[in-house]
Amino acid sequence: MAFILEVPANLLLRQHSLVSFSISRRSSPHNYTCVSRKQSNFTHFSISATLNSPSIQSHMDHAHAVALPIMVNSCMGKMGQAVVEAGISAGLHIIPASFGIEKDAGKTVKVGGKDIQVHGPSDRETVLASVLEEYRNLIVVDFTVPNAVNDNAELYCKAGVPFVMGTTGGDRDRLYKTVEDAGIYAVISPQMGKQVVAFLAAMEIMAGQFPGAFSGYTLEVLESHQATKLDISGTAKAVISCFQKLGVSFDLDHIQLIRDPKQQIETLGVPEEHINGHAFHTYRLKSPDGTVSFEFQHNVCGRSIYAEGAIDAALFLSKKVSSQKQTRRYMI
Ligand SMILES: NC(=O)C1=CN([C@@H]2O[C@H](COP(=O)(O)OP(=O)(O)OC[C@H]3O[C@@H](n4cnc5c(N)ncnc54)[C@H](O)[C@@H]3O)[C@@H](O)[C@H]2O)C=CC1
Ligand SMILES: O=C(O)C1=N[C@H](C(=O)O)C[C@H](O)C1
Repeated sequence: MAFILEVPANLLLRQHSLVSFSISRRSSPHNYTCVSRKQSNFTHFSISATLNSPSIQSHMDHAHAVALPIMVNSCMGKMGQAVVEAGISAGLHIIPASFGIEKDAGKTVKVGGKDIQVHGPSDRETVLASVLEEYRNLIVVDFTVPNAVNDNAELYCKAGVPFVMGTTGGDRDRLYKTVEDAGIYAVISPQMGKQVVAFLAAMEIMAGQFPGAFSGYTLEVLESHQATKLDISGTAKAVISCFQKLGVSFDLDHIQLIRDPKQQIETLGVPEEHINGHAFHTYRLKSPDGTVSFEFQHNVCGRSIYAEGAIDAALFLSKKVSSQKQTRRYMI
């Protein structure tokens, strides 16, 4: 059976008794709770933001984190490096091996003071097998590129290793089916920043409770990212799907993609130091007669919000795997 933690997704607040995991920024009051919902023929877990004060759970999380081995693919990328650094800060054991492109194969890179060897696509299977041989409780965190999503997920499933898939794009339906068929624990989300996930969860609640509430409204969507981003924002697509459930008609081709640094600085106010790593999203709704308007915005500079979320997702997965051994099941 598949255990896919798909965020954003509907909330089933009644099931709050299920496992929760704390975020690593200890000063924050937010915790995330795993809930389940039945969709098509398999279950997705969704994340909801709850307000909990730091508790004994935090200490348990920390203790649990100490020896957890994490393989980060790809440690050559911006997200991969941020995840390695967040993992080291959280006390996790970062495996000194990572997937990369063929051109980088054989290189050793230093990330967060740790030497990590890069392995090209042709070595992926043997490398993963030998890492797994050594670290039975391995969790993989994947932030690569959209066209690697499906092949990588298939490999993780074949090897039987739980994974966090932060990489956007690829064939998402194929991805879910791969995980479902393999019965692997996985967290799959285009958005690992938990505060943004909470916003998405709120959007899903609104869409679920008030379908059609914005019928006839027009929607304008603008997203700005670093020029190297290869695809349309997966987060924007998820938010748009909520607006569609709320009755708004919108074609993804109409998303305004901003990738020009000059425009980002001058028009959007992206700080210059974050030109190479930011995610600004604006959604504007207008009523048919133009008398009512709404605007939603989430602007992120840097990578730490996603990296910390990805590490918490890895800890969460690890707990799921452990609880399965105690026949603790969340599947219907
Ligand atoms: N879920 C989330 O919260 C977030 C998701 N992302 C997504 O993560 C992905 C990576 O983003 P960045 O790190 O900013 O991109 P990046 O371009 O900095 O890094 C991607 C890395 O993947 C490597 N790569 C390319 N093909 C590969 C392959 N076949 N196997 C292994 N490695 C390969 C590249 O050499 C590069 O180092 C994107 O899809 C992005 O949209 C980014 C930020 C947050
Ligand atoms: O590539 C990025 O940078 C980001 N990608 C994710 C997406 O496509 O939604 C999340 C965030 O927008 C940053």
